[in-house]
Amino acid sequence: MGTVPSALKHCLSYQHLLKEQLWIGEPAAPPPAAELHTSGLPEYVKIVEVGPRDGLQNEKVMVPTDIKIELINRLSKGGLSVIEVTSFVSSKWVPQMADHTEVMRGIERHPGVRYPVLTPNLHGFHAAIAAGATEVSIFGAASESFSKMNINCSIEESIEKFDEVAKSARNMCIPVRGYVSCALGCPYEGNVAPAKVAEVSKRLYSMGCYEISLGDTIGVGTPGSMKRMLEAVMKEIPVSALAVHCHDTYGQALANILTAMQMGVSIVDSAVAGLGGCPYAKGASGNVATEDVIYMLNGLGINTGVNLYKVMEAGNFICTVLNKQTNSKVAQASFSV
Ligand SMILES: CC(C)(COP(=O)([O-])OP(=O)([O-])OC[C@H]1O[C@@H](n2cnc3c(N)ncnc32)[C@H](O)[C@@H]1OP(=O)([O-])[O-])[C@@H](O)C(=O)NCCC(=O)NCCSC(=O)C[C@@](C)(O)CC(=O)[O-]
Repeated sequence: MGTVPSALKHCLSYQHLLKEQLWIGEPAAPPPAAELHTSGLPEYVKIVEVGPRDGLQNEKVMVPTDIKIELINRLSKGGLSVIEVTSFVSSKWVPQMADHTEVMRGIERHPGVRYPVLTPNLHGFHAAIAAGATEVSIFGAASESFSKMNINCSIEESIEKFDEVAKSARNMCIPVRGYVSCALGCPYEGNVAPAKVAEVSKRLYSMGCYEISLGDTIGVGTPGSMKRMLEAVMKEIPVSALAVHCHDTYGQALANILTAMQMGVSIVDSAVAGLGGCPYAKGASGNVATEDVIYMLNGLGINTGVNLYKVMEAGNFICTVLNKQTNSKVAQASFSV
């Protein structure tokens, strides 16, 4: 027998590893419905994969377009129902997303998978639609300073721009998702009042956003601040329309997500391999890793429809290309065996 190339060896050991490590295998059988009810946990959680956009936007080295497309195609095969693909923002502000049109046009569209993109204004919205987007997200903030740093306008001005996007989208039957950044803290202003998060969320929801994603942009939240913030927002918006978007800077993301789920939230944003960070939020580290969220949900017997193996393989693919270590604890533990 000839020598096995190291890449193949790695591949073989990876397959072996996946077979051996039963605890990262099939999801646990769901607990009896009554048990989930008393715990307050949802039976199904929708994962919104933001890796190709939020994950890659902050990478210093330009990621080739074909690699982005390959990553998205691999994620599509993993059972994710929503994959945020790119953003139609200024390439002067976020050079990594300059190939938005090529990425949007190049990906395979899998039935049952939605591929939203970020659009901060009408300019971005029209470009996104021309590139074939069928769902968009507008992204506001609960902090004035962050809004100015991120999208170069005040919260009030941003609401006007988002309203224009929402109206055009409605006319074209394009669903719009809304983000509220700095929901648990701002890199420039520090603490953010839950009432302010609730106010901005309500305005986005009132203009027609079908879902509001509450962003812990710099990952400073704790289960305590998550609970207080959600209590305020849930007075204005049904919990079924709320998502949480946690960065893991202080290692609190999974605990924060569990807290949110115990309060009835059933939509979680995450990024493969824990990639990510906002270029306009100093100190923001990666998003919570999709692999780690799935692992936790599998262990709780909560259905996601996502195949952990396939997401891990996609994470391994992008980390190899980027020549960086995964931020997923689950992938780290599995690969180090
Ligand atoms: C919002 C803008 C565009 C305003 O940028 P601006 O400079 O204020 O825009 P403007 O309206 O004054 O126009 C200036 C120039 O930009 C162009 N322009 C205007 N709009 C667009 C557009 N959509 N796409 C491409 N070009 C655009 C426009 O055509 C013009 O071109 P020029 O005449 O000089 O050649 C800019 O500030 C920007 O691109 N910011 C980047 C924001 C961003 O992508 N941030 C990261 C994502 S947010 C995030 O990560 C947080 C989140 C969502 O994940 C949740 C969380 O973690 O909390």
